[in-house]
Amino acid sequence: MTIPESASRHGEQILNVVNGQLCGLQHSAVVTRSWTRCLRDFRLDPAQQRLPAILTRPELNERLDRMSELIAFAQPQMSMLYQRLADPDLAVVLTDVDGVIVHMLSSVEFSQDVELLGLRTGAVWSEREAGTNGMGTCLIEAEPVAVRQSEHYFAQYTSLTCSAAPIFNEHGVLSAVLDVTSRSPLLQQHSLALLGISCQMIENRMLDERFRHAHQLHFHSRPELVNTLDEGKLALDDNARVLAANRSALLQLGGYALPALLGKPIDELFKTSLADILELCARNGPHPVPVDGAYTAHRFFMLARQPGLGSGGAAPLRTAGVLAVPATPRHPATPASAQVSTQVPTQVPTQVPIPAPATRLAYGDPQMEAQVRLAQRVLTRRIPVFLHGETGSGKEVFANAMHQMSPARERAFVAINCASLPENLIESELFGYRAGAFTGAQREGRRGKILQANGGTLFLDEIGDMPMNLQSRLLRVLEDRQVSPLGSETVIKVDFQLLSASHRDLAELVHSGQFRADLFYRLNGIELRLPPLRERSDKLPLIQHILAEEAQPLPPPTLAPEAVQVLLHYPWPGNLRQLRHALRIALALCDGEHIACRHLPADIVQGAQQAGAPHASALAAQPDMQSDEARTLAQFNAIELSERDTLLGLLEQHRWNVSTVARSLSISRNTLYRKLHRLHIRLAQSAQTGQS
Ligand SMILES: Nc1ncnc2c1ncn2[C@@H]1O[C@H](COP(=O)(O)OP(=O)(O)OP(=O)(O)O)[C@@H](O)[C@H]1O
Repeated sequence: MTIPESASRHGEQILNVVNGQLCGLQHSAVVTRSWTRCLRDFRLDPAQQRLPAILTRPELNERLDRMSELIAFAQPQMSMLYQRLADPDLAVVLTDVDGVIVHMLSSVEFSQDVELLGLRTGAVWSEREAGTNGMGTCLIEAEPVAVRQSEHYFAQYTSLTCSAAPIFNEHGVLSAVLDVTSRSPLLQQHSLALLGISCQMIENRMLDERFRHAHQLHFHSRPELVNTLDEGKLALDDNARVLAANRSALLQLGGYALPALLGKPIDELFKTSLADILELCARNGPHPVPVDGAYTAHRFFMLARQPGLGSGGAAPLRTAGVLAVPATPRHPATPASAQVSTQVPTQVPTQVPIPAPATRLAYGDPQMEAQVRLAQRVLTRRIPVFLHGETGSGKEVFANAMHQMSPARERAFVAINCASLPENLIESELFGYRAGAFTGAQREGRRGKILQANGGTLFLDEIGDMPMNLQSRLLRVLEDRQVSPLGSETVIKVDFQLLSASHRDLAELVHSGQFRADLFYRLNGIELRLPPLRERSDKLPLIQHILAEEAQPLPPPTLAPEAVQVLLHYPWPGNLRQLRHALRIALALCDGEHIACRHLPADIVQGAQQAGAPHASALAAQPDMQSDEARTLAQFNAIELSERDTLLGLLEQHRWNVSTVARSLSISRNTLYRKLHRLHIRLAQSAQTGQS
């Protein structure tokens, strides 16, 4: 059957179901309703071949800006969902309220495959545009929806199965849809359940952040479920009236609709005042306190969170009793490279200039530049940032540059290595202690690191290695934004930009029960992924920059072309740290003017050779080339160097026979000679290696 034929058969079936000539029982009521809407309200012809409209870049950018805060909250959840579903043939998609795809995670192969169907960032998947489909239909139904293959309104989408769930803001307004689109018809139940959890987590995060300057009550009828995904959350104003509530709060309080709950005084919901709850909680420390419901027979267990401090946060503005959420600043969608697929195109606009403190972080590598721009934008909102990267990839250097870029640059940058804190000193290191708090304590007491970071930046390095018992303590500090030094009754409010880093995959650690999920969400407002050195396209300028730094106060020596080849080919498992050490050794061994292969550590030369660097070992023992030629080669860009490598490889393969190499490349000998000249390949090199 040809495609138009199958489209018309598919269309006919839909018409028959909508017009009542065919029983629609094998389809859900949601699907039949949607088909009816598409046909009668939107007047879409089901036999038509059509693709969704795609927004122009400026139109899309405008939406990305509007959605930036929600995207930043959704991105870690989308990555986690993608990892959990563990299927390369699916995409996790976020749309705005008009069905425009604003963020998408998938494998490169799948995204290329479905791009032909219009599943890509900027495409409009509303029902009006794309007929019955998970995202568009979920937007109208405002509840989780699954649309299996032939349930799609248009025939060209019938290879897909979509599961979609709505995300509501704290006022109960539908704000976005999270969707999983796959080729497998079997997936939807599983993905619908996971989608529901992800949406709930995103909503909870939004509520936490937007109302971190309000009182918050966390409660559940089972004490062990307080501080979990199932807890109810209420945000309250200073008059103890409800500003916002999460889904679980509505359910637990007896099925309230959100508008009915907003503005209600707390003592109409519980048989206790806010002041009493706060006092009880203060006395009970980290343990939830029992509070009776006013109408329901339930007893709840509750923790109260005091309003946070600080000017940079997402505090709601209250105007004449009406709650207004501050306008979100322009900051972009998170790059898809963050966790799952480095190939998904980043949505970070490239025109934003890199700020001065960050210029030494990126020298033209697009992945790194995207992370720097993203960091710059989220900093103004004080969103907690988690830096993920291999050891030595520059996480601490990056964190430091972020501090320099931040509004708190004049205040302290306090780094704590969570892996190396001795267990018995952890608490005093972090929280400090009062004079004479314990035997051996300094007489004048000590300010803990967290207090030192007050007003500035707290950088928790190697957070993935923090022991479990300390994770709970830290969580409490991050939630309450207050510390109490050991041996002291005083509680001190703290406010800081929170940065954390690890070479470990925190989401994985959460899965395996080694890291607290609630702490993970506190830390991971947004995740930035620092690429390993071997993946960076700006290796050469980085090498030159580090060499210049290390050679100070002298001018840097030149690099022999073969040394450049070694440095570019070696896979650098120790990343920038290892590169710096290698250059430091080379500087110590060379004559001060010129670095050749023999000046580099032998394991690096060997490693480069194994990784395919031409001539590395042969030339390690050779006399150096002229330094002016070396200088020229060191100025080649990565493409030229790679072209040079390829030509050298071919020349070797064909025993330096120019005619054969030209033939193998389908170019004339003259063109080849020109290339060799341009790339500084001397045919005399053949003699050095004994070839003719
Ligand atoms: N952008 C950069 N420019 C020059 N050198 C850098 C840069 N980033 C990192 N380095 C070098 O690499 C070393 C390691 O950097 P850093 O300590 O930031 O890495 P890390 O990822 O935090 O490592 P680890 O995971 O082992 O703690 C630094 O001491 C510095 O010498």
